[in-house]
Amino acid sequence: MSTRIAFLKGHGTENDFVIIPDPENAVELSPAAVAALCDRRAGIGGDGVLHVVRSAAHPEARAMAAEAEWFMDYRNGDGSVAEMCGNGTRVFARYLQRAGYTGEGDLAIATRGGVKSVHIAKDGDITVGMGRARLPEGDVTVGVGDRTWPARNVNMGNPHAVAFVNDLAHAGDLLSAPLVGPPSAYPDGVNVEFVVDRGPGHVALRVHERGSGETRSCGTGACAVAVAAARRDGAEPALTGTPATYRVDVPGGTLVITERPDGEIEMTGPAVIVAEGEIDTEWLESAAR
Ligand SMILES: N[C@@H](CCC[C@H](N)C(=O)O)C(=O)O
Repeated sequence: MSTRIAFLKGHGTENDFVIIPDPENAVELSPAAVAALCDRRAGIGGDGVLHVVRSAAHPEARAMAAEAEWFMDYRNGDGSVAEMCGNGTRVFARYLQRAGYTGEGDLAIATRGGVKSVHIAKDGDITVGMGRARLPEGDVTVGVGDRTWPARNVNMGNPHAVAFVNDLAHAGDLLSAPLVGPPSAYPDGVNVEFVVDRGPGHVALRVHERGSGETRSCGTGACAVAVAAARRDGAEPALTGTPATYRVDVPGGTLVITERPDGEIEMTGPAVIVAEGEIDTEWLESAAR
């Protein structure tokens, strides 16, 4: 029998998501169902899915329920699970605001990367406390065609390889994943950022995301880039005692990233809900077969 599942569509700097409100965790989202929803021709289309579940109702989030009522069960467009999604966190917060679960001001959201503090400002922008970066030891490289660049291994809950390049066009068409080495540095795959300078404290990136391909923006990627840029520029906040702020232009807009001397990173940017509707479960079941 055909029933309906509610959905919304939203984006943060054009990193776009299918949002499935499911407070009691009643909707089974198999990897194939997620991939079908994210399909841009045969489905709704998106870089990923934001499954909105009460923390108390999800086995992966129950332990965070006292701190954060809502769990962002994030999936990449190919159906794989990721630890964290920065743009997704802002869009998730925007959905909670629109649904009346929260207002302007502060809230906490549980993610696989831990509880994130979020601030919804009056002017519309949303700031997420992204936590601290980890910088695993060891050299890594990123390659496209016959070019190879040294890169920075930055972990923002999820893995990133950040390569500074002379020209974003050198990343090529990004229809397939760049070569990242050594493979032992990223046993679970990696998101790859290509970065150019635009001016003091101002960079631009292109990104190839694990599980989604090239996207128009990546929030964790922008944070990883700001962390790598601060170290390259001799502006590491823990050493200078001064916060480092970078404006990070992405193909879909701009994010502002600040790292404080205690290592805590904040990301600020827009989040927009563009549509809402219903999914035919009969279609979803057959598309996911
Ligand atoms: N677009 C996201 C990151 C989503 C997860 C990533 N593809 C991964 O697999 O780690 C962001 O805004 O951070």
